[in-house]
Amino acid sequence: MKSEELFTTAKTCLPGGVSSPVRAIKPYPFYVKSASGAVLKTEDGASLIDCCMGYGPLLLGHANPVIQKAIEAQLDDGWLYGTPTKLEIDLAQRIIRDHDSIEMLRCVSTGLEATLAAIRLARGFTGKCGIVKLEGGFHGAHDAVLIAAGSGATTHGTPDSLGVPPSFAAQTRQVPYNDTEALEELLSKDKEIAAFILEPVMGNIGPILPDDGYLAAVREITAAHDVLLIFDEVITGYRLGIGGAQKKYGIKPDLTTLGKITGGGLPIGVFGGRRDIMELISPSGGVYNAGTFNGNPLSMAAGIATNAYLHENESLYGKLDEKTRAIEESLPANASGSFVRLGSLFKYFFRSTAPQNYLEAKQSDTAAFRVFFEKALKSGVFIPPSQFETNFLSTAHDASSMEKIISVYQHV
Ligand SMILES: Cc1ncc(COP(=O)(O)O)c(C=O)c1O
Ligand SMILES: N[C@H](C=O)CCC(=O)O
Repeated sequence: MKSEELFTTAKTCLPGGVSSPVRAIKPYPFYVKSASGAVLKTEDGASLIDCCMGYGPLLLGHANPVIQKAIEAQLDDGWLYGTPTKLEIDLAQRIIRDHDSIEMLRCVSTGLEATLAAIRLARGFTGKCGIVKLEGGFHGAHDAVLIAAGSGATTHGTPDSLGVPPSFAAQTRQVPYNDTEALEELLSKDKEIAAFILEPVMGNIGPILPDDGYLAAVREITAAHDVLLIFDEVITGYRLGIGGAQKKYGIKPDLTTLGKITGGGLPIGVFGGRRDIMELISPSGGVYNAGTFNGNPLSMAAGIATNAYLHENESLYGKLDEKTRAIEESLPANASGSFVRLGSLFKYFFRSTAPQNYLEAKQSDTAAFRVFFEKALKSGVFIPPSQFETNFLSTAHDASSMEKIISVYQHV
Protein backbone atom coordinates (compact mmCIF):
# COMPACT_ATOMS: atom_id res chain seq x y z
CA MET A 1 0.00 0.00 0.00
CA LYS A 2 1.19 3.51 -0.78
CA SER A 3 1.09 6.48 1.60
CA GLU A 4 -2.18 7.96 0.34
CA GLU A 5 -4.01 4.68 0.78
CA LEU A 6 -2.35 4.01 4.15
CA PHE A 7 -3.54 7.40 5.37
CA THR A 8 -7.10 6.68 4.26
CA THR A 9 -7.01 3.49 6.33
CA ALA A 10 -5.25 5.21 9.24
CA LYS A 11 -8.02 7.80 9.51
CA THR A 12 -10.49 4.99 10.26
CA CYS A 13 -8.61 3.90 13.38
CA LEU A 14 -6.31 6.76 14.49
CA PRO A 15 -7.65 10.27 15.29
CA GLY A 16 -6.57 12.48 12.41
CA GLY A 17 -4.83 9.41 10.98
CA VAL A 18 -1.69 9.93 13.06
CA SER A 19 -0.17 9.15 16.44
CA SER A 20 1.08 12.70 17.08
CA PRO A 21 -0.39 15.86 15.50
CA VAL A 22 2.92 17.17 14.14
CA ARG A 23 2.93 14.24 11.69
CA ALA A 24 -0.30 15.28 9.98
CA ILE A 25 1.17 16.58 6.72
CA LYS A 26 -1.43 17.77 4.22
CA PRO A 27 -2.98 16.31 2.10
CA TYR A 28 -1.49 13.10 3.48
CA PRO A 29 1.79 12.24 5.21
CA PHE A 30 4.39 10.02 3.60
CA TYR A 31 4.81 6.69 5.37
CA VAL A 32 8.30 5.53 6.23
CA LYS A 33 9.37 1.96 5.61
CA SER A 34 12.95 2.17 6.83
CA ALA A 35 15.66 4.62 7.71
CA SER A 36 19.42 4.57 7.79
CA GLY A 37 21.96 7.34 8.35
CA ALA A 38 20.36 10.57 7.17
CA VAL A 39 17.93 8.92 4.77
CA LEU A 40 14.28 7.94 5.10
CA LYS A 41 12.85 5.41 2.64
CA THR A 42 9.13 5.75 2.08
CA GLU A 43 6.38 3.30 1.20
CA ASP A 44 6.14 5.18 -2.11
CA GLY A 45 9.69 4.27 -3.05
CA ALA A 46 11.19 7.70 -2.37
CA SER A 47 14.46 8.39 -0.54
CA LEU A 48 14.43 11.58 1.51
CA ILE A 49 17.24 13.38 3.30
CA ASP A 50 15.90 13.78 6.80
CA CYS A 51 16.22 17.13 8.59
CA CYS A 52 13.73 16.14 11.26
CA MET A 53 15.59 13.19 12.77
CA GLY A 54 12.69 12.00 14.89
CA TYR A 55 12.29 15.58 16.21
CA GLY A 56 15.76 15.57 17.71
CA PRO A 57 16.78 12.31 19.37
CA LEU A 58 18.78 10.98 16.42
CA LEU A 59 21.93 13.07 16.77
CA LEU A 60 23.96 10.09 15.54
CA GLY A 61 21.67 9.29 12.61
CA HIS A 62 19.09 6.60 11.94
CA ALA A 63 19.99 3.01 12.80
CA ASN A 64 23.42 4.04 14.02
CA PRO A 65 25.43 0.80 14.20
CA VAL A 66 27.02 1.63 17.59
CA ILE A 67 23.63 2.17 19.20
CA GLN A 68 22.12 -0.76 17.35
CA LYS A 69 24.81 -3.05 18.75
CA ALA A 70 24.13 -1.87 22.30
CA ILE A 71 20.38 -2.42 21.88
CA GLU A 72 20.91 -5.87 20.36
CA ALA A 73 23.23 -6.90 23.18
CA GLN A 74 20.59 -5.83 25.71
CA LEU A 75 17.82 -7.65 23.80
CA ASP A 76 19.72 -10.90 24.35
CA ASP A 77 19.48 -10.28 28.11
CA GLY A 78 15.79 -9.30 28.15
CA TRP A 79 14.20 -5.89 27.95
CA LEU A 80 12.13 -5.41 31.08
CA TYR A 81 12.66 -6.70 34.60
CA GLY A 82 10.66 -4.51 36.97
CA THR A 83 13.73 -4.43 39.19
CA PRO A 84 16.72 -2.12 39.52
CA THR A 85 19.62 -2.65 37.10
CA LYS A 86 23.26 -1.62 36.95
CA LEU A 87 22.38 0.15 33.72
CA GLU A 88 20.34 2.88 35.38
CA ILE A 89 23.19 3.64 37.80
CA ASP A 90 25.63 3.81 34.90
CA LEU A 91 23.50 6.24 32.89
CA ALA A 92 22.67 8.32 35.98
CA GLN A 93 26.36 8.69 36.87
CA ARG A 94 27.18 9.76 33.33
CA ILE A 95 24.44 12.40 33.26
CA ILE A 96 25.47 13.68 36.70
CA ARG A 97 29.11 13.92 35.56
CA ASP A 98 27.99 15.91 32.51
CA HIS A 99 25.83 18.44 34.39
CA ASP A 100 27.12 20.49 37.33
CA SER A 101 23.54 21.21 38.41
CA ILE A 102 22.42 17.57 38.62
CA GLU A 103 23.23 15.70 41.82
CA MET A 104 20.49 13.07 41.62
CA LEU A 105 18.02 12.07 38.94
CA ARG A 106 15.29 9.70 37.95
CA CYS A 107 14.77 8.16 34.52
CA VAL A 108 11.21 8.04 33.21
CA SER A 109 9.96 7.17 29.73
CA THR A 110 9.21 10.47 28.01
CA GLY A 111 10.03 14.14 28.18
CA LEU A 112 6.40 14.74 29.10
CA GLU A 113 6.75 12.64 32.25
CA ALA A 114 10.01 14.37 33.10
CA THR A 115 8.52 17.88 33.04
CA LEU A 116 5.34 16.74 34.77
CA ALA A 117 7.40 15.20 37.57
CA ALA A 118 9.73 18.20 37.82
CA ILE A 119 6.77 20.56 38.19
CA ARG A 120 5.13 18.35 40.82
CA LEU A 121 8.44 18.13 42.65
CA ALA A 122 8.87 21.91 42.59
CA ARG A 123 5.37 22.28 44.03
CA GLY A 124 6.06 19.68 46.70
CA PHE A 125 9.37 21.28 47.64
CA THR A 126 8.20 24.88 47.80
CA GLY A 127 4.65 24.25 49.03
CA LYS A 128 3.47 26.67 46.33
CA CYS A 129 1.13 25.83 43.43
CA GLY A 130 1.69 28.35 40.63
CA ILE A 131 4.17 27.89 37.81
CA VAL A 132 5.47 30.19 35.11
CA LYS A 133 6.18 29.05 31.57
CA LEU A 134 7.11 30.85 28.40
CA GLU A 135 4.55 31.83 25.80
CA GLY A 136 5.15 29.25 23.07
CA GLY A 137 7.18 26.95 25.30
CA PHE A 138 6.45 23.26 24.86
CA HIS A 139 7.12 20.74 27.59
CA GLY A 140 5.10 17.74 26.46
CA ALA A 141 1.37 17.13 26.36
CA HIS A 142 0.23 17.48 29.97
CA ASP A 143 -2.25 19.74 31.69
CA ALA A 144 0.07 22.17 33.48
CA VAL A 145 1.85 23.21 30.29
CA LEU A 146 -0.73 22.96 27.49
CA ILE A 147 -1.27 26.68 27.82
CA ALA A 148 0.17 28.92 25.10
CA ALA A 149 2.03 25.78 24.03
CA GLY A 150 4.28 25.71 20.98
CA SER A 151 4.99 22.83 18.60
CA GLY A 152 1.97 21.02 17.09
CA ALA A 153 -0.30 22.82 19.56
CA THR A 154 0.52 26.11 17.82
CA THR A 155 0.71 24.61 14.32
CA HIS A 156 -2.79 23.16 14.69
CA GLY A 157 -4.24 26.26 16.37
CA THR A 158 -4.76 24.69 19.80
CA PRO A 159 -2.12 26.29 22.03
CA ASP A 160 -4.63 26.08 24.91
CA SER A 161 -5.90 22.52 24.92
CA LEU A 162 -9.50 21.65 25.55
CA GLY A 163 -9.90 19.41 28.55
CA VAL A 164 -7.52 21.26 30.85
CA PRO A 165 -9.65 22.25 33.87
CA PRO A 166 -9.76 26.07 34.17
CA SER A 167 -8.67 25.78 37.80
CA PHE A 168 -5.55 23.97 36.57
CA ALA A 169 -4.86 26.44 33.78
CA ALA A 170 -5.15 29.27 36.28
CA GLN A 171 -2.09 27.91 38.08
CA THR A 172 0.06 28.46 34.97
CA ARG A 173 1.28 31.98 34.22
CA GLN A 174 3.16 32.92 31.08
CA VAL A 175 5.83 35.40 30.16
CA PRO A 176 7.44 36.18 26.81
CA TYR A 177 10.93 34.84 26.10
CA ASN A 178 13.80 37.30 26.34
CA ASP A 179 11.74 39.56 28.59
CA THR A 180 13.24 39.80 32.06
CA GLU A 181 11.06 42.76 33.02
CA ALA A 182 7.89 40.73 32.55
CA LEU A 183 9.34 37.95 34.70
CA GLU A 184 10.46 40.36 37.42
CA GLU A 185 7.09 42.08 37.45
CA LEU A 186 5.17 38.81 37.67
CA LEU A 187 7.31 37.33 40.44
CA SER A 188 7.20 40.58 42.43
CA LYS A 189 3.40 40.52 42.43
CA ASP A 190 2.66 36.81 42.66
CA LYS A 191 4.12 35.10 45.69
CA GLU A 192 2.53 31.71 44.93
CA ILE A 193 4.96 30.63 42.22
CA ALA A 194 6.82 27.35 42.74
CA ALA A 195 8.89 27.30 39.56
CA PHE A 196 9.73 28.90 36.25
CA ILE A 197 10.08 26.23 33.58
CA LEU A 198 11.64 27.19 30.27
CA GLU A 199 13.48 25.81 27.29
CA PRO A 200 16.73 27.79 27.63
CA VAL A 201 16.87 27.95 23.83
CA MET A 202 13.30 27.83 22.57
CA GLY A 203 12.96 24.82 20.31
CA ASN A 204 9.28 24.36 19.70
CA ILE A 205 8.48 27.46 17.69
CA GLY A 206 11.61 27.07 15.64
CA PRO A 207 14.83 27.83 17.45
CA ILE A 208 14.79 31.19 19.21
CA LEU A 209 18.04 32.18 20.84
CA PRO A 210 18.47 33.86 24.22
CA ASP A 211 19.57 37.49 24.21
CA ASP A 212 22.95 38.09 25.82
CA GLY A 213 22.52 37.89 29.58
CA TYR A 214 18.89 36.71 29.44
CA LEU A 215 19.45 33.31 31.07
CA ALA A 216 21.77 34.75 33.72
CA ALA A 217 19.12 37.36 34.58
CA VAL A 218 16.46 34.64 34.76
CA ARG A 219 18.66 32.76 37.21
CA GLU A 220 19.08 35.85 39.36
CA ILE A 221 15.43 36.85 39.35
CA THR A 222 14.12 33.37 40.20
CA ALA A 223 16.63 32.97 43.03
CA ALA A 224 15.73 36.39 44.43
CA HIS A 225 12.06 35.40 44.57
CA ASP A 226 12.59 31.87 45.94
CA VAL A 227 11.25 30.38 42.74
CA LEU A 228 12.85 27.19 41.45
CA LEU A 229 14.36 27.36 37.99
CA ILE A 230 13.67 24.37 35.76
CA PHE A 231 15.60 24.12 32.52
CA ASP A 232 13.74 21.90 30.09
CA GLU A 233 16.65 20.55 28.06
CA VAL A 234 14.70 17.77 26.36
CA ILE A 235 15.83 19.22 23.01
CA THR A 236 19.02 21.06 23.98
CA GLY A 237 20.47 18.34 26.23
CA TYR A 238 23.41 16.65 24.47
CA ARG A 239 22.33 18.57 21.34
CA LEU A 240 24.20 21.83 22.00
CA GLY A 241 27.09 19.85 23.43
CA ILE A 242 27.75 17.61 26.41
CA GLY A 243 26.19 19.52 29.30
CA GLY A 244 23.54 21.15 27.10
CA ALA A 245 22.45 24.77 27.23
CA GLN A 246 23.31 25.14 30.92
CA LYS A 247 26.96 24.40 30.19
CA LYS A 248 27.01 26.55 27.08
CA TYR A 249 25.56 29.58 28.86
CA GLY A 250 27.08 28.87 32.29
CA ILE A 251 23.81 28.70 34.26
CA LYS A 252 22.96 26.38 37.13
CA PRO A 253 19.23 25.62 37.24
CA ASP A 254 17.68 23.96 40.29
CA LEU A 255 16.10 21.19 38.23
CA THR A 256 16.69 19.95 34.70
CA THR A 257 14.67 17.78 32.38
CA LEU A 258 16.24 15.74 29.60
CA GLY A 259 14.95 13.28 27.00
CA LYS A 260 15.47 12.63 23.30
CA ILE A 261 19.25 12.19 22.68
CA THR A 262 19.78 11.05 26.29
CA GLY A 263 18.11 7.74 25.40
CA GLY A 264 19.91 7.29 22.08
CA GLY A 265 16.61 7.42 20.17
CA LEU A 266 14.67 5.11 22.46
CA PRO A 267 11.93 6.50 24.72
CA ILE A 268 13.32 8.33 27.72
CA GLY A 269 12.81 11.26 30.04
CA VAL A 270 15.03 12.35 32.90
CA PHE A 271 14.47 14.81 35.70
CA GLY A 272 17.20 15.70 38.11
CA GLY A 273 18.88 18.46 40.02
CA ARG A 274 19.76 19.57 43.53
CA ARG A 275 20.04 16.70 46.01
CA ASP A 276 17.92 18.46 48.67
CA ILE A 277 15.08 18.76 46.16
CA MET A 278 15.44 15.35 44.53
CA GLU A 279 15.41 13.58 47.88
CA LEU A 280 11.78 14.54 48.13
CA ILE A 281 10.99 11.99 45.42
CA SER A 282 9.30 8.82 46.64
CA PRO A 283 10.36 6.50 48.24
CA SER A 284 12.90 8.79 49.92
CA GLY A 285 10.32 11.60 50.13
CA GLY A 286 6.66 12.33 49.67
CA VAL A 287 6.45 13.44 46.02
CA TYR A 288 5.23 10.45 44.07
CA ASN A 289 6.67 9.36 40.76
CA ALA A 290 6.52 5.85 39.37
CA GLY A 291 6.45 3.95 36.08
CA THR A 292 6.51 0.40 34.75
CA PHE A 293 8.99 1.49 32.10
CA ASN A 294 11.07 3.90 34.23
CA GLY A 295 14.76 3.23 33.66
CA ASN A 296 13.93 0.50 31.15
CA PRO A 297 16.99 -1.54 30.16
CA LEU A 298 16.80 -0.89 26.42
CA SER A 299 16.68 2.90 26.75
CA MET A 300 19.40 2.76 29.40
CA ALA A 301 21.64 0.67 27.11
CA ALA A 302 21.07 2.98 24.13
CA GLY A 303 21.64 6.02 26.35
CA ILE A 304 24.89 4.67 27.75
CA ALA A 305 26.19 3.81 24.28
CA THR A 306 25.28 7.28 23.03
CA ASN A 307 26.88 8.96 26.01
CA ALA A 308 30.10 6.98 25.60
CA TYR A 309 30.20 7.78 21.89
CA LEU A 310 29.69 11.51 22.50
CA HIS A 311 32.52 11.59 25.02
CA GLU A 312 34.85 9.78 22.64
CA ASN A 313 33.89 11.99 19.71
CA GLU A 314 33.15 15.39 21.20
CA SER A 315 34.56 17.16 18.15
CA LEU A 316 31.41 16.13 16.31
CA TYR A 317 29.65 19.18 17.78
CA GLY A 318 32.01 21.57 16.00
CA LYS A 319 31.53 19.70 12.73
CA LEU A 320 27.74 19.92 13.05
CA ASP A 321 28.02 23.65 13.61
CA GLU A 322 30.01 23.95 10.37
CA LYS A 323 27.22 22.14 8.53
CA THR A 324 24.49 24.58 9.59
CA ARG A 325 26.88 27.45 8.86
CA ALA A 326 27.24 26.09 5.32
CA ILE A 327 23.47 26.12 4.90
CA GLU A 328 23.31 29.71 6.14
CA GLU A 329 26.06 30.75 3.76
CA SER A 330 24.23 29.17 0.84
CA LEU A 331 21.16 31.40 1.18
CA PRO A 332 20.56 33.69 -1.79
CA ALA A 333 21.58 37.32 -1.29
CA ASN A 334 17.98 38.44 -1.81
CA ALA A 335 16.48 36.03 0.74
CA SER A 336 13.77 37.97 2.54
CA GLY A 337 13.49 35.72 5.60
CA SER A 338 15.83 35.09 8.49
CA PHE A 339 18.00 32.11 9.24
CA VAL A 340 18.52 31.05 12.84
CA ARG A 341 21.02 28.40 13.81
CA LEU A 342 22.79 27.10 16.86
CA GLY A 343 25.06 24.09 16.47
CA SER A 344 23.00 21.44 14.69
CA LEU A 345 19.68 23.28 15.15
CA PHE A 346 18.47 25.52 12.35
CA LYS A 347 15.43 27.13 10.83
CA TYR A 348 14.55 29.56 8.09
CA PHE A 349 11.82 31.91 9.30
CA PHE A 350 9.64 33.56 6.69
CA ARG A 351 9.97 36.83 8.59
CA SER A 352 12.45 39.58 7.85
CA THR A 353 14.19 39.43 11.24
CA ALA A 354 14.86 36.55 13.57
CA PRO A 355 12.07 36.23 16.13
CA GLN A 356 12.85 37.04 19.74
CA ASN A 357 9.72 35.46 21.20
CA TYR A 358 6.51 33.57 20.45
CA LEU A 359 4.57 36.59 19.25
CA GLU A 360 7.24 37.42 16.69
CA ALA A 361 7.60 33.80 15.56
CA LYS A 362 3.87 33.71 14.90
CA GLN A 363 4.24 36.70 12.56
CA SER A 364 6.08 34.45 10.11
CA ASP A 365 4.47 33.84 6.74
CA THR A 366 3.24 30.28 7.22
CA ALA A 367 1.84 30.11 3.66
CA ALA A 368 5.32 30.85 2.28
CA PHE A 369 6.74 28.22 4.61
CA ARG A 370 4.25 25.69 3.25
CA VAL A 371 5.34 26.38 -0.34
CA PHE A 372 8.98 25.96 0.67
CA PHE A 373 8.26 22.76 2.59
CA GLU A 374 6.59 21.21 -0.45
CA LYS A 375 9.39 22.32 -2.75
CA ALA A 376 11.97 20.79 -0.40
CA LEU A 377 10.05 17.53 -0.21
CA LYS A 378 9.79 17.34 -4.01
CA SER A 379 13.56 17.84 -4.14
CA GLY A 380 14.05 14.93 -1.73
CA VAL A 381 14.60 16.83 1.51
CA PHE A 382 12.27 16.41 4.49
CA ILE A 383 12.14 19.30 6.93
CA PRO A 384 9.67 19.26 9.84
CA PRO A 385 6.32 20.27 8.33
CA SER A 386 5.76 23.44 10.33
CA GLN A 387 7.28 26.91 10.56
CA PHE A 388 7.13 26.27 14.32
CA GLU A 389 9.42 23.25 14.53
CA THR A 390 13.20 23.19 14.61
CA ASN A 391 15.26 21.42 11.94
CA PHE A 392 17.89 18.97 13.18
CA LEU A 393 21.11 17.72 11.63
CA SER A 394 23.01 14.59 12.64
CA THR A 395 26.49 13.18 12.30
CA ALA A 396 25.08 11.02 9.48
CA HIS A 397 24.52 14.04 7.23
CA ASP A 398 27.46 13.48 4.91
CA ALA A 399 28.75 15.65 2.07
CA SER A 400 26.23 14.41 -0.45
CA SER A 401 23.22 14.89 1.84
CA MET A 402 24.49 18.35 2.77
CA GLU A 403 24.80 19.19 -0.93
CA LYS A 404 21.16 18.28 -1.41
CA ILE A 405 20.01 20.30 1.61
CA ILE A 406 22.08 23.28 0.47
CA SER A 407 20.63 23.14 -3.03
CA VAL A 408 17.17 23.48 -1.48
CA TYR A 409 18.12 26.46 0.71
CA GLN A 410 19.87 28.14 -2.22
CA HIS A 411 16.41 28.61 -3.69
CA VAL A 412 14.47 29.55 -0.58
C1 LIG B 1 11.42 20.93 25.17
C2 LIG B 1 10.56 19.71 25.24
N1 LIG B 1 10.13 19.29 26.44
C3 LIG B 1 9.39 18.19 26.56
C4 LIG B 1 9.00 17.46 25.46
C5 LIG B 1 8.20 16.22 25.64
O1 LIG B 1 8.95 15.10 25.31
P1 LIG B 1 8.25 13.76 24.83
O2 LIG B 1 7.77 14.00 23.44
O3 LIG B 1 9.34 12.73 24.91
O4 LIG B 1 7.14 13.51 25.77
C6 LIG B 1 9.41 17.87 24.18
C7 LIG B 1 9.03 17.16 22.96
O5 LIG B 1 8.01 16.68 22.72
C8 LIG B 1 10.21 19.02 24.08
O6 LIG B 1 10.63 19.46 22.90
N1 LIG C 1 8.16 19.47 18.81
C1 LIG C 1 7.77 18.21 19.38
C2 LIG C 1 8.86 17.76 20.29
O1 LIG C 1 9.91 18.31 20.44
C3 LIG C 1 7.52 17.24 18.29
C4 LIG C 1 7.18 15.85 18.76
C5 LIG C 1 5.73 15.56 18.73
O2 LIG C 1 4.92 16.36 19.21
O3 LIG C 1 5.35 14.48 18.24
